[in-house]
Amino acid sequence: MLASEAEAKAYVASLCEDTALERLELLAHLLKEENERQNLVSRGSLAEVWLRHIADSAQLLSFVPRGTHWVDLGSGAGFPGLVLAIMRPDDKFSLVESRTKRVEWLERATEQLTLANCKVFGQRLEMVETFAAGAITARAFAPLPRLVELAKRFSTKDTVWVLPKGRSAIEEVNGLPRKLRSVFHVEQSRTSSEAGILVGTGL
Ligand SMILES: C[S@@+](CC[C@H](N)C(=O)[O-])C[C@H]1O[C@@H](n2cnc3c(N)ncnc32)[C@H](O)[C@@H]1O
Repeated sequence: MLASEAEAKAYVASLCEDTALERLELLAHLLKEENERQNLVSRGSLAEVWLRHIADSAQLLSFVPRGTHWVDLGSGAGFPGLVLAIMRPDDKFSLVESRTKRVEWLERATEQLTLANCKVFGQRLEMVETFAAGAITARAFAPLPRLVELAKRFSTKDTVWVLPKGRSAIEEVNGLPRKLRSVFHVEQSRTSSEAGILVGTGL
């Protein structure tokens, strides 16, 4: 379990190139600035930005092969989407966010971070034209049944779902209709002993 900012940063560094690490440092800086203007993440979490946000996002990479087109639902502050896009420059990322100020933040951040592999969809997910996603991710977006209902049209039989879910991971799976329950299993989060990541393929 990652227990400090230093450990979290070392873990992230072990997963990416130096140029990506520099970009992640820039992201942390931009996030702190933007958080003065709008409430993107809780103020308290900024003191642990590597653990609570960057490593928490980066750990999802291990479940998804390279060369994937990801969709991040309700990207908000940019987690996990911006972190993953920085660390996987050859993957493609569709970030979906409906709130105007957050959309503006995501657009500015992708420009300042020179992320050519990111497209921001500034609209409700319900309005986004269907495409086949290779991976579907979302952090703090919606309870699992609603998330599945909204996102299943982007899934093929090969789509990997990677959903950081906090403490509620097991209960949320148990709340799904029986035939969907077996799709997901729970992986232990590296950033909190109490948190789980739901991982599943196809729906
Ligand atoms: C609690 S925030 C989480 C943001 C980010 N994923 C994170 O973990 O920091 C949820 C985000 O989902 C967005 N959202 C909620 N419902 C949405 C929808 N139907 N379509 C697009 N975005 C939505 C909200 O505007 C908000 O920014």
